[in-house]
Amino acid sequence: MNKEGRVEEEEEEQTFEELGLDPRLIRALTKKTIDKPTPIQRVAIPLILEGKDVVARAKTGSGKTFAYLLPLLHKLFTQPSSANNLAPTALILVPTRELCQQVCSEANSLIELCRVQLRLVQLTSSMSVSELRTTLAGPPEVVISTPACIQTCLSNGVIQGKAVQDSLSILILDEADLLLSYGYGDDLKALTSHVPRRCQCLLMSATSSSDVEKLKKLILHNPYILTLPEVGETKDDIIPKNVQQFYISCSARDKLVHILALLKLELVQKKVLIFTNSIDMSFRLKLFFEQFGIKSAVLNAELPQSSRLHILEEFNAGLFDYLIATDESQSEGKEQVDDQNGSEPKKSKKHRKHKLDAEFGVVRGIDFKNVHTVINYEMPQTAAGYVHRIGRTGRAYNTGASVSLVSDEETEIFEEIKFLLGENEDKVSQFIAPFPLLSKNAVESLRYRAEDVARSVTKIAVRESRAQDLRNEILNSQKLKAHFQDNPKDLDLLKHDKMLSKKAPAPHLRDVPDYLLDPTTQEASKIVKLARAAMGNINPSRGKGSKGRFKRSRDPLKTFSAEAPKRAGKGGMKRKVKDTDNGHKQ
Ligand SMILES: Nc1ncnc2c1ncn2[C@@H]1O[C@H](COP(=O)(O)OP(=O)(O)OP(=O)(O)O)[C@@H](O)[C@H]1O
Repeated sequence: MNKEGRVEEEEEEQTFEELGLDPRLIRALTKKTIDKPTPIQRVAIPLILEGKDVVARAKTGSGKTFAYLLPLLHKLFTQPSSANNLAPTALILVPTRELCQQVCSEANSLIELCRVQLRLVQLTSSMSVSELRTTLAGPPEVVISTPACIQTCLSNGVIQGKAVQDSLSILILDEADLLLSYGYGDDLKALTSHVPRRCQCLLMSATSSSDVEKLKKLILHNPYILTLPEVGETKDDIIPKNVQQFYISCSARDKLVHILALLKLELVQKKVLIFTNSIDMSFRLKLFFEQFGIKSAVLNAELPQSSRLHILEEFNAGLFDYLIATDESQSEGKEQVDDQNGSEPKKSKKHRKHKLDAEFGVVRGIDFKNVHTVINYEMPQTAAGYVHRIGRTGRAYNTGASVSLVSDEETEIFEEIKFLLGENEDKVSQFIAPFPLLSKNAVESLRYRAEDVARSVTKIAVRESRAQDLRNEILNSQKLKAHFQDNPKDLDLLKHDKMLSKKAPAPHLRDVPDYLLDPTTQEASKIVKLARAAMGNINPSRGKGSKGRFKRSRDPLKTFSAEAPKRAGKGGMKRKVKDTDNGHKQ
């Protein structure tokens, strides 16, 4: 292979055995029902095993974490670290604490399944110097952390630069395109002066940006550059192909009734991840949903870290179906962190935030499990932000859908997104279509109730609930921390989707009476339920061809139109939709 090559996505039936991985790892993967490598894993694993420096650029959800974790663990299993080491053998740097936790639990679960003695720890900025010292005693073979926290360790003498020079064999920068924009540039520069030349360096990223180039120059020596076709050199294939994208045009005011219709009439598959651009909007949505008996949880940078991790764990474990996440990278009119044009972000996130946790991030890298639908309640401010949001579904070999609610004020960014995704000369997007299952009648049937409830969700109610939630979570976070240290698997202790509103939902709002629903919507909802049942019958994570996929021909989003089933014709819904179509069936 050339030093710079595009990874082809043809289905090569290559196995993990053929990649030369330790049999214990392969058995562990089998137990996790992972049976064949993804394209980036196929190419990256052998190169990393050979000791090459690698830059891997592959779309979001393509399995980059295992692409570096598997060869790393293989090396540590087969070439144990020297007993004289005073610092870790491997260092994995990530931009957020959420990612730190995620990578740590992925790696530890593999190590557990392999029954190998290997210590892998995470260090976060919330730890005191003495906690950092205790965690690093030994030292552990692998440390996962943020660059800022490693810098704290170096500047406080918790890790000696000389020890790093003597011990470090592998340095991995995950979500590399984000590290600089999170304000870690100086921390990384300080670290690189201690990284020995013999150290193997890996750089994983979902996009190619000027930041990745800078890091490449800073850290890598003559690396192999692996690029998956989706990474954005051609506009046509930027988005994961297994995510079906839809939009609904409506006024900003009408977004509440539209999202209510989507959820209450069950026109989208659960689990659902809803993105907003502000914390207040998340609480407004939560309070609104509560009055209709829809339970949801909110996730944002204001919450204590242990609560955030717990919310993610609960959501991933399927304890609730609706999670409203505030995409902080979109607030304050901020430049999107992974600016594809190469311009510098105006202000690093780290210096911009005060009360919010600078190391929080849910849009990038977080592997929300089994999310079937991503809803953009508010549109992101950049097209790249859109790509990362919808990348929270359709991960690895799974399928997913996204529905974006687009108001007039968001037309400009929507046009940008469509342009990024690719449209033909007639401005017809081949990638994003009007949502076919929601009819105007269905929306109107809920309008009176929705508007009535929306009026009761006042600014004061939102502010009070937000403060109350924060107080609860701070109280809980101490309990959580202590409890989960002892019982990491005990997820059900504290529920995050509990009611915040003082007013219990009125019984008549909980259920939508049949007389309010037109037959077309009832039919649409029935089909979505059937599809879900079909997906449930197939074990979503077991065996070939059964990973939560259902045939296109049976996919209601492909074959059903709330407006005119006949017009959908034999081939089902047409993906090519005129730009003038407002995505809302009259
Ligand atoms: N070979 C595989 N077969 C099936 N599933 C896999 C495979 N490799 C990884 N996965 C699963 O795919 C999901 C996405 O993987 P991962 O989080 O590594 O993606 P990513 O490329 O790092 O995405 P992002 O850029 O968003 O961080 C995870 O749930 C992971 O367990």
